[in-house]
Amino acid sequence: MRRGSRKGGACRGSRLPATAGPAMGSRLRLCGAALAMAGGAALAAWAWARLRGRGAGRGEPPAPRLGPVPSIGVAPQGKRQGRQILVLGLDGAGKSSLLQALATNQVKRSLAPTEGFNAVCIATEESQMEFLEIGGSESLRSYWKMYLPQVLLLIYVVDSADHARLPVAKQLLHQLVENNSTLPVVVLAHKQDLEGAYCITDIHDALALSDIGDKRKMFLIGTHVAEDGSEISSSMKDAKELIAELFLEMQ
Ligand SMILES: Nc1nc2c(ncn2[C@@H]2O[C@H](COP(=O)(O)OP(=O)(O)OP(=O)(O)O)[C@@H](O)[C@H]2O)c(=O)[nH]1
Ligand SMILES: [Mg+2]
Repeated sequence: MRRGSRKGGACRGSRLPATAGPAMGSRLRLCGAALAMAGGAALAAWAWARLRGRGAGRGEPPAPRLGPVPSIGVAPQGKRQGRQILVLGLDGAGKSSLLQALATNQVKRSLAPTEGFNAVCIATEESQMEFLEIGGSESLRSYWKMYLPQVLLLIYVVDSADHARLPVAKQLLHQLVENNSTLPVVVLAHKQDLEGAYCITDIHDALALSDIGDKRKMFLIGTHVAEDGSEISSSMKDAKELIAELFLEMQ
């Protein structure tokens, strides 16, 4: 892809500015340059319950036997016709907070874990992107793989300061994509504001991203949502624009 300055970013201790690190691997792009986002974003969020006609709100427990997400992106006869962007990552990684910030361009951190699904639609001038977050708690991870065949793009969020669980995050990511060699993946090395957060070069190594396959498009971006009420950072804008471009390419 065309974008993304590849500034020679050294990995300096605990904090990573929203600039890119060195290129790593032929298909991996590290993005960080500030980019203007065209068009306004409109938020329309539905919780899983709403998709099932039970009203809005998040935090509904999953149905005991969970079927495919209805009404959007269900592919008949196994064909990939979905238009969704799947957002996965361990519990607490920051998926809901990220989605909220991407949708509103304002920081508002999530307070409650997603106990099922969280569907968010973000409209730009060029497209309407449908994001589907599945909660990251252990009980929900078995559902993650079910949705892969019907998505255009996987966004995988990691808490860059949660060093202890990076091996689990890595294992789950590798399991997710092992049978899908072309699905584009955007890894968000989130919570870059925290002391002790690994920089993107460390995240790249910790997740062994170079082993994920060289056929797919893969990107790694450092992100954070800092102060409630503030405008989103340039790295978040980069992430949003990159996702929008990938989404358009995958149509
Ligand atoms: N310091 C810091 N905290 C963050 C950031 N993003 C989210 N958080 C906090 O991290 C916690 C978890 O955030 P969520 O967005 O709920 O995480 P999640 O990945 O959706 O978690 P599940 O829904 O349980 O899978 C919340 O307390 C957020 O306020 C960030 O960029 N920096
Ligand atoms: Mg969540």
